[in-house]
Amino acid sequence: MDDAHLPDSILIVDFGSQVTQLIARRVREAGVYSEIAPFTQAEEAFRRMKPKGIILSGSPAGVPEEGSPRAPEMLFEAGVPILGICYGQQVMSHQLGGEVRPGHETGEGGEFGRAFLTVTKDCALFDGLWQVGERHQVWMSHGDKVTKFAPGFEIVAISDGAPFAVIADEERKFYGTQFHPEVVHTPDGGKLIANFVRHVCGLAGDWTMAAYRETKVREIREQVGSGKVICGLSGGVDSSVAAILIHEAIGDQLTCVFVDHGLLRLNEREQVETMFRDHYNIPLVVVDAEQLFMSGLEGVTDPEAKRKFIGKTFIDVFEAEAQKIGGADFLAQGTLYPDVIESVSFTGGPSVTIKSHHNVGGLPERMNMKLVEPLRELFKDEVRELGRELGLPDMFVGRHPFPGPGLAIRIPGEVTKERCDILRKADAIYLDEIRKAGLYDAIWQAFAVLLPVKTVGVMGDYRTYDSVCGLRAVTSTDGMTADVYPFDAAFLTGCATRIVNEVQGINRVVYDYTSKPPGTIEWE
Ligand SMILES: Nc1ncnc2c1ncn2[C@@H]1O[C@H](COP(=O)(O)OP(=O)(O)OP(=O)(O)O)[C@@H](O)[C@H]1O
Ligand SMILES: O=c1[nH]c(=O)c2[nH+]cn([C@@H]3O[C@H](COP(=O)(O)O)[C@@H](O)[C@H]3O)c2[nH]1
Ligand SMILES: NC(=O)CC[C@H](N)C(=O)O
Ligand SMILES: [Mg+2]
Repeated sequence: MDDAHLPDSILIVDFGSQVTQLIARRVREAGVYSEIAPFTQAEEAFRRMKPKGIILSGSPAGVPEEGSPRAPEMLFEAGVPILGICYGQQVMSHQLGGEVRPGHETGEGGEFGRAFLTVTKDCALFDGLWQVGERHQVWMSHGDKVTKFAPGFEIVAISDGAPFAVIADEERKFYGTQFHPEVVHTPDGGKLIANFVRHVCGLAGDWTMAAYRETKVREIREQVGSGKVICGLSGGVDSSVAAILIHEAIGDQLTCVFVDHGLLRLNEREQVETMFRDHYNIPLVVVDAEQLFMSGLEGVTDPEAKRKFIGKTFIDVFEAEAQKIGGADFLAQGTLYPDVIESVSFTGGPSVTIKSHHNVGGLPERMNMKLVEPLRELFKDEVRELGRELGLPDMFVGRHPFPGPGLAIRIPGEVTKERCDILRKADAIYLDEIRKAGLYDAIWQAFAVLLPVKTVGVMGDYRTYDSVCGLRAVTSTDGMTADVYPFDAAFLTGCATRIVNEVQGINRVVYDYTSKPPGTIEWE
């Protein structure tokens, strides 16, 4: 982005916390634009953005560990307010002359989860929110702690496990919290962050999704230039929003490609085609790649192996389509932040890969096209808001998510066409029942899985020996955590009866009562 367009902003320095993006999200909710830069690129980002404030994230690393990350020194001398969160507080204290010690040395251990702090002094962060003497719930996740604060700081709140729960240097406008204000389990956390970016940093709070749209359109134009872009379009919310946004930016330099890999839901291909062609005037290529995907999945049972094969084959198909339109320089995808955080490990850090989302961790190592991913920092509900901002019809915006690898990760064990056909029927009945009951919009995602388990049943005096079908439905806001949807028993019984009666190959139905965590939403 060139300087003339830069909005007033906050720079978030990432030390590899799993929840860094939540900081960005809370800042956006306060109506302020922010960018996240890994600590290794923070200085460069600072010079480019000229931010009005800095937030230092948490980290899986520990300040006392050798080689653990540090903030660029220049940030502390730049004359802008700083908020250090957890590791951010610790590293700031350490770099400015305080002391941080590992929990095992202080003999006090850490604090994980819910904690309570007591406000001991007024502080700009607490303006209009917390008074001296009050106790407030916060969320902690630390083993190490600050044992001596740096010159200029004072303690403004304490907790049992962290005598330096909040520290402040009002003169320099440097603040540190041992707890995480960015997570929802700190009920006032969003307001504390809003206080920092608006009162302390003095930003107006007039940043909106409309502004986000403008920024992204400009960024896409700058990235793509006069190049051609292929966009993987699934008909899902993310890729539809990405396609509309990119089309707004570069018009007919964009071609959308919908891949039918044989792992789609019942009638999905026809529905997506009609839905898209009826509403948009963007070139859409539909590729029939069922044979390619299904033959490659033969004999593959390991979930990660399925995901990697599918990720790579998607790219093969996109590259082949790019050839047909005379070459494309860019591949656009509707990748969201949760896809990214679950798929990749923080470079050099110990954050772990949960599963390789086909569009991130499942991508082949070498790709000919460069990626355009305008939604990479957003959460699902924010993408929906952006979709509404772009005028996307409700039938796109409100669709349940459907994973790129499709039914392949809902059929544990080997995936065959026959098993896909069975699952497609069961899934369609389940969703039909959900729609008829008026529950579709109350549920975040619902689907059926086909288990590699056969059980005995009796139907019309015959013995049956068929597969088990699992039903899943969850509520969530961003897919990062999820609760089980509490259907009543009559509803589930109705679904089970219909599925067993109408789908040959299934003679038993079970409901999945696992939240995320400890489960994930998909079964593989
Ligand atoms: N069948 C498909 N054809 C082409 N591209 C696809 C297909 N399935 C997935 N993709 C690509 O992979 C990306 C990630 O898929 P994902 O399912 O997370 O997003 P989505 O399908 O756009 O939205 P939703 O999460 O609501 O289903 C998509 O944004 C799209 O670019
Ligand atoms: O496009 C996608 N490619 C994938 O490889 C993938 N894996 C999971 N999902 C979707 O992500 C959300 C969280 O799913 P999990 O709890 O199973 O990780 C849920 O909405 C899942 O459907 C995927 N989407
Ligand atoms: N969440 C964090 O930032 C933790 C910081 C550091 N690893 C600690 O245990 O204290
Ligand atoms: Mg999808």
